[in-house]
Amino acid sequence: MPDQASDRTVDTADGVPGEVPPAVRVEGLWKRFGEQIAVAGVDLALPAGRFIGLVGPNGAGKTTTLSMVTGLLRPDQGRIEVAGHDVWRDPVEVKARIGVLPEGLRLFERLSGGELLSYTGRLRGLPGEEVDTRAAQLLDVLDLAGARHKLVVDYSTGMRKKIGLAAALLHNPQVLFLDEPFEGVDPVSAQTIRGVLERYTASGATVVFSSHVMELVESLCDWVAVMAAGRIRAHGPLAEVRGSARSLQDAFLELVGANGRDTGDALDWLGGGAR
Ligand SMILES: Nc1ncnc2c1ncn2[C@@H]1O[C@H](COP(=O)(O)OP(=O)(O)OP(=O)(O)O)[C@@H](O)[C@H]1O
Repeated sequence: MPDQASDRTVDTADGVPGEVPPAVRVEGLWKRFGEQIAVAGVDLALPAGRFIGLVGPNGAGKTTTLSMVTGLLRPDQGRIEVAGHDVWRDPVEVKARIGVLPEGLRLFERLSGGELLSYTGRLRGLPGEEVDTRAAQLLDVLDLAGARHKLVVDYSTGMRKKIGLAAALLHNPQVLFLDEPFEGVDPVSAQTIRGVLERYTASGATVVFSSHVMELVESLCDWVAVMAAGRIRAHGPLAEVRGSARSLQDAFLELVGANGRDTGDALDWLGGGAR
């Protein structure tokens, strides 16, 4: 059972020999789609036990990177380790230790929420009784208990995110990867998800999540990586990446070179007064 190690004390991304390895180590990662270079030589070490935000503008390469890191997309080049295991040479070891909530998650639509969790837990090799206990608790905490018999196809966008999150957490993974977990989620549910994730990282587990919402990243994460045009522009503890900027949003705009960008004279036809 890949339950979490009790003492993860590493405080730096690189760690100390003999101690817990970084949650994720990426070296020389590349991915092209035809002429399009989506990921252009990413090197990254994400420390264990942190709440980590991967941020970047549209098309920066976040989803492509997370897909390669979680073993869903084969890199053209590069090496990826999760919790000390090579993602592409040792996929079974890695998959037992990770939970993934991908973008555009496909779920088994004709199962109810409860059935989906039972099925996922058994696929993960958990004993039936344990699955039932954990599933009931997760459904309860995520405010889905009333919808446990409803088919997933009839779930709302936010409910789908929450059941996807429950399925990703059921086996108590060491590292949880979430692609835009708060998109389409109402503020109450967002607060609930946040509480679950904070509790999870407080116990030593690692969350890596991608988002465009800087306020959210700033309030949740203690470590961030900023990506633009397929490369990592900055990474490190939140305060370090923010530097002297007023907010992470300002630092981000500076880093991705978007500060001061406006529409100029373009769109001068737009608006009620210009007829
Ligand atoms: N399957 C694919 N085929 C062709 N191009 C792709 C494919 N997947 C991604 N790309 C391209 O790779 C680049 C990076 O895309 P990616 O989805 O990783 O960015 P992102 O940072 O997740 O963006 P967003 O924040 O908009 O979701 C984009 O230019 C995108 O068009």
